[in-house]
Amino acid sequence: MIVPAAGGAGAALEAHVYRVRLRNRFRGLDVRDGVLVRGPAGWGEFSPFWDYDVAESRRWWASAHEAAVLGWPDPVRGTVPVNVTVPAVGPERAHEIVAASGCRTAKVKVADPGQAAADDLARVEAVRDALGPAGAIRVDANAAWDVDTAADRLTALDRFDLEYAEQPVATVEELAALRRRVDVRIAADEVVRRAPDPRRVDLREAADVVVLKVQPLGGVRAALEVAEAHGLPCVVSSALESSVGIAAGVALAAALPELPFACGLATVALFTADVASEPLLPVDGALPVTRPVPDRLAQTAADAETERRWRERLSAVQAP
Ligand SMILES: O=C(O)CCC(=O)c1ccccc1C(=O)O
Ligand SMILES: [Mg+2]
Repeated sequence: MIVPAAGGAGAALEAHVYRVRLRNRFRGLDVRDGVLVRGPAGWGEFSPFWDYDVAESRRWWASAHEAAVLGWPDPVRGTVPVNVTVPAVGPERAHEIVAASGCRTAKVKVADPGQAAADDLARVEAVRDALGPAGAIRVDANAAWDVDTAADRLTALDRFDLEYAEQPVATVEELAALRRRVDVRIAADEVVRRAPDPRRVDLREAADVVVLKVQPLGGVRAALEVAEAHGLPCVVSSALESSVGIAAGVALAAALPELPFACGLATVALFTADVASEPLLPVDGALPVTRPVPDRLAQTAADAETERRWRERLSAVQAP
């Protein structure tokens, strides 16, 4: 398939739709799909989740367009330390995922639908056991708790020593109220990336760390502006992309002036297959600053109906 470069302007871009199964359910997903576009600067990924509407998906397209047409700012480091991502699985599986990863930092999903407090505790306990006392553990509740529940659950989970809690509650006001009540550092994710202007969210009382995701923020340059606007320590995290999309996250992490925490960019490990025969997977807890070539497009190609739906989405986001 061929798509116009930008609202009909410029050269056309070659586009391929991929679809891969996940090893464990993540964010309610069992499969991940998206479009890879090739332009003069290389490959870009456009893969807004299906619950994102056209307006919200435009920043995701800006990110793909930047990767394919403009390219990225120069890196200031050659490798990016990453965390292993642990879905809402049982403790045995959590232990296995962390032990196999080679990472010294783990991010554990908590508060997933159907998970009780005891399930989250058992999962985090297993992760602490797999990492040992020197490892770092962060949890991500994806805005699922109210302030009282978050205060209780985080205090209990902090028995296993938390590095921070990512988006434990939904709003800026709730984050600030919670932050006054617990010792655990607070990281802002959804409240930033789903804001109309992510630079203008007032995080001063609400967060200690900002999570940056390239596609939802509209590209590497846009994400660097978000980092600068907040002046807080940043963690780059994926939106569960193929190696092509992860490379954009790596470019952002490599370009940030400071990178005090491991990044959530090891998520190709959650896929059963990737678009590249040399996927962006961590070696000894870090990713190299490289752009994988998607040489497995045929093996990961989506079915005709999925391709049709992506073609529709692409033309919708490109319409003026
Ligand atoms: O940060 C990580 O370790 C992995 C990425 C991740 O958790 C994620 C991936 C897709 C959509 C949302 C999120 C999230 O951080 O909430
Ligand atoms: Mg998050």
